[in-house]
Amino acid sequence: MLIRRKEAKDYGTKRLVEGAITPGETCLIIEDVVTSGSSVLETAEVLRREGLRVTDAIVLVDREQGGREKLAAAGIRLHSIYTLTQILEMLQRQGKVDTEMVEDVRRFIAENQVTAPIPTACTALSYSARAALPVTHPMAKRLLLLMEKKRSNLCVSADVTDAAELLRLAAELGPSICLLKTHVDILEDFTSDVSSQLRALALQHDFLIFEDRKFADIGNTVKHQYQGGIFRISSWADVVNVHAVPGPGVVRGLQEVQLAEDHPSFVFGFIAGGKVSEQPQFLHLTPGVQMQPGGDSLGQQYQTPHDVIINKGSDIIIVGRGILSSSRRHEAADMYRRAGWEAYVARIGGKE
Ligand SMILES: O=C(O)c1cc(=O)[nH]c(=O)n1[C@@H]1O[C@H](COP(=O)(O)O)[C@@H](O)[C@H]1O
Repeated sequence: MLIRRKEAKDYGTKRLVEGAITPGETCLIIEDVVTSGSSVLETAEVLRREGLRVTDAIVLVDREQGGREKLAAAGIRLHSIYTLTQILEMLQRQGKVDTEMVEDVRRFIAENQVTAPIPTACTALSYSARAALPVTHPMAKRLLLLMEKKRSNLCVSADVTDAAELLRLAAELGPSICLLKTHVDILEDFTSDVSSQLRALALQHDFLIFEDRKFADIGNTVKHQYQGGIFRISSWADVVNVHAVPGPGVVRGLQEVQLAEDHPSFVFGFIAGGKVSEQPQFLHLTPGVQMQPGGDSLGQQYQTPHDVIINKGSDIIIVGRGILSSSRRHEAADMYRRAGWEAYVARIGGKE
């Protein structure tokens, strides 16, 4: 159980919330009365800052003045034991209040409604605003800030089989990208020197390295795959991914989102065709991007940067062959960088 203080004490823990907090856990808010919902919202804000999920609040009395709608706009379901209408009806039945009083109270409620705020979709927030959220993972913060600095939401998928070619790509395209995505197991000549050189290039050009390993085994095996073997991925990759449970079921898909949102200390985003979480601290990265929609002969489907960033609400475009097959890779990368960035700027309302 947690208790929220109205003000932090100036001694002791100096915290606004007292009790044992495990980030990622879900916390139910219990209140006596809800009028405008502001008090529950303030509590939710404090709890969310501590990394807790807040989805529901329970109150003894809902005075029905708009608090329920205001909380719903902030992603909180309100459950009340009684509404003011129910209490009025009970009192009237028992003969404790007369019809005139009931009408007076009803009129007061109708005339004193708070209006629910128009919710700010997380797609309307800038990358830097999302980086500033206290619940945003440190790696996501770093990525969001460098995206803003480099004006790039482009991740290049470096699907090449030759180490020298991979390093050339990283050096050439480094200035245009926020992430370099690797499939290190397709390199025919990987050595630990390749990963050291890649790290040096990431530092020089300020991008993160994302090894697209799609871990999909039991924890013990995954641990070895991540740390050991020939690739020693954990020693050089900033970001890795795990496989979502395969299968078409929407419910299972939603469970996957739930699973990720329940582990905010490890998970900061999703590889997906579009946005799957409304929580602004999570990033969405979308592969299968080219300037023209379409596909390849092996089942790949392409969307445009505009589709991905504006229509699907994703944050980062992942482009492979759209850039790699160009004879002028640098120019192609910059074209995708500009397209992705312009779509983002339009999405947030044109203000950078
Ligand atoms: O995890 C991925 O990155 C991924 C997931 C997915 O559903 N589809 C997909 O294409 N990818 C990867 O994104 C890249 C797409 O490359 P291009 O089709 O050449 O742009 C490849 O490295 C794929 O492995």
